[in-house]
Amino acid sequence: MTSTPTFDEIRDRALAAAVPGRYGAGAAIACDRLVRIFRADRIEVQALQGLDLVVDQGDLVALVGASGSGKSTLLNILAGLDLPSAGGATVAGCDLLAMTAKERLRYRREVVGFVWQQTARNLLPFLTAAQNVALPLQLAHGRRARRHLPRVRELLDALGIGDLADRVPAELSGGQQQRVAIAVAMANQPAVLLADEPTGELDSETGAGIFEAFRTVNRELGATVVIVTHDPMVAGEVRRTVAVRDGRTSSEVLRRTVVDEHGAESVSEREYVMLDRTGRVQLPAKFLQALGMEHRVAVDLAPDHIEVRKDDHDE
Ligand SMILES: Nc1ncnc2c1ncn2[C@@H]1O[C@H](COP(=O)(O)OP(=O)(O)OP(=O)(O)O)[C@@H](O)[C@H]1O
Repeated sequence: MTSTPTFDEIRDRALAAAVPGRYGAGAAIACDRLVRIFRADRIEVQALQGLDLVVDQGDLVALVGASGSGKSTLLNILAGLDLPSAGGATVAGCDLLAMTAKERLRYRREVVGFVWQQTARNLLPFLTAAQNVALPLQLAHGRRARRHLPRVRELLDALGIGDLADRVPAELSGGQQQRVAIAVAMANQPAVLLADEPTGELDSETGAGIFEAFRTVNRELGATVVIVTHDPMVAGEVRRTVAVRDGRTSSEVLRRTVVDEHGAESVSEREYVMLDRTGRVQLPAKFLQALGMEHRVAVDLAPDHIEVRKDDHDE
């Protein structure tokens, strides 16, 4: 005989049924219809126009898109440096819209790390590499920072610059400075590392080394990494590349390594378009142009796919 459920059990079941897996629950980053409007000289710019993005923990993602598409605006919001005009954003369980000023400061110091494009912006010029990496530890732990200082050496070693610990930035190359910047950003073991064009000022060979450093941080230190980049080489090497277009995520390329029957490895690539929660998709412009589709298309449901055809109403 089944026992009659108590009031509390009924309430718990109803609550569980009402929230069928909150959007992005458990993800490292969840952006829910993010909007950011800038107003300058009575002109409004909608930098983000309802952007959705979910990044899983431990992912390494490249964000690409034309100039002005909203990539830096998104990164600044995720870094806790800016607030959206509407929508929601959660990073490592922190609701970016609900934080007090004090929580926001702690968030920027401990939950996210940030690497800027301009190497000079990442480091204090009068401190050595080791002192630069120690600084965020001192800001976060105050007088108790001493016990965390071994991490400085560990990080510099992990990033292959242990022997440069006592040099000031002016004595380091651009690539070496960016490695120190990554160590600074990782000092407080952030859950998420954000980087805005981190290889933009470097030649391609040095850029490749920096990208490898991000992979190390992702693989060995367990950080979720999001890199905004124009660098096609970087975008080509990550598992997931998300394209931002007109303030929204528009398409993604997912890559995976496949091994054939002879044991030979190759990378397979597949392009996806985003499907929002109202069922809207943004088809790739090159597909629409190739078939001369505009304004309206015919859609039909097939057993296992949806067909999208040129408007045939007048034929
Ligand atoms: N503080 C601001 N005030 C007014 N408009 C802004 C501000 N910041 C960004 N914008 C505008 O918002 C839009 C998106 O800018 P954003 O810098 O996010 O683009 P982006 O994709 O990072 O471009 P880029 O690749 O050139 O860095 C642009 O039209 C930009 O001019």
